[in-house]
Amino acid sequence: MDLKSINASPVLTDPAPIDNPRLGIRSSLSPYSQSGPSFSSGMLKIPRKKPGKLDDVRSNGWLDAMISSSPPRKKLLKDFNVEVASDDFDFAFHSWMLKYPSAINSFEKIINRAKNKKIVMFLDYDGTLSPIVDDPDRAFMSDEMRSAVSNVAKYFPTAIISGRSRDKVYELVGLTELYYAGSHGMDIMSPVRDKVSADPSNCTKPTDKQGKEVNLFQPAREFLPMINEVFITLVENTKDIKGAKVENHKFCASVHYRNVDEKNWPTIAQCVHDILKDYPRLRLTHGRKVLEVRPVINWNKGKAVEFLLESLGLSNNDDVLPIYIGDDKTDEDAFKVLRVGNRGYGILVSPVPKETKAFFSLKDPSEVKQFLESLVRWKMEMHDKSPKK
Ligand SMILES: O=P(O)(O)OC[C@H]1O[C@H](O[C@H]2O[C@H](CO)[C@@H](O)[C@H](O)[C@H]2O)[C@H](O)[C@@H](O)[C@@H]1O
Repeated sequence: MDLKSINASPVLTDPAPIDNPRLGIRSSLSPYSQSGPSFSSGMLKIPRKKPGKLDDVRSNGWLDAMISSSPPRKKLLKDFNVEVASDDFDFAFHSWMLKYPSAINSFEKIINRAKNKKIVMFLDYDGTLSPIVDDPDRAFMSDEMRSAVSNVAKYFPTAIISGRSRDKVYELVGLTELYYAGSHGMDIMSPVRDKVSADPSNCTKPTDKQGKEVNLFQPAREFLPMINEVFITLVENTKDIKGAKVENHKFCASVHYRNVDEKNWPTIAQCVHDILKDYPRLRLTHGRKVLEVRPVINWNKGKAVEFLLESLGLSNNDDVLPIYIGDDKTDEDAFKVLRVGNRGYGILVSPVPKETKAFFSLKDPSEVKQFLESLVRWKMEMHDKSPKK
């Protein structure tokens, strides 16, 4: 089977992305190359490539996007077109906060809207529940955060939607009472429900770790061997770049450059670019100091939110208030879904001004914890006040 050209999924509705220098999205229209990895007698042969012309990644905007992802304070000030003085930063930050007020300071407003509604909580993992650290394998959430999330889940249906693999994020969070979506929403474990408008060929009904039947939705299932193949090639081709780290998230792969010397960023970008040329059905997205390779399908964290709401029987419902908290570009898809028709609230976690479709902001995971604890306190007080039968 030619893994690079299979095209049978009904979910593949995205047109091939057009080169977008601002977003750093590459076109998938490149012709197939003969030089990509191939299977022979069951063995994957990985041609080691010298990176192509570094001009590619400069002209297509990848490098700019890499530099501006998770920027240090000084650079962000420059991007934001303000002077590098800290007073000016404070001014810029305060102006931004007027547009995206703190969810803690706006708590009254949020709970006023939530009165007589069912809150559904969606949480991103990295940078939201755990602080950003150099080593992705050591991004642990604190016990206090775990207990805040666990308490929230006692009162509100709660889901984690992460770029990591579902198994990995479950291992990091370790709470059985939540719903989990991994690989940017391309791997969702949700309750079994008869009426979910998902393509049945992408759904299976296995049992979870507690032996309960669940619905497993994997819209990019056919890409599994391709992502695996690309992961192996990425590992091989970046192995000489000091600090580079590649992760396999099952339906997407991540190439981290946080620990790579900035002078080698063009090389790492070119490496990924060269591999992607061989896979027109994969595309690149940018995260925080990470390049992410994923299938060109019309699926993202926003779609995962819609899917989960439907699976929980809570879509098309005026009595529901979905709240999504996240820190990354990939969370913007979820913020957009909640903004449409004023359906719910997106909360961006960021200590610096950023373009966003969220409604509110929180500075860091410790504020996320504070916010979650306030929701639980509010719900408990409501419960105490409600007439006893
Ligand atoms: O959707 P998320 O749960 O936020 O996952 C997004 C990516 O998170 C991880 O990378 C980020 O966090 C690391 C640990 O703090 C940090 O070292 C890295 O620079 C960040 O990009 C994860 O490793 C990625 O694979 C996820 O896609």
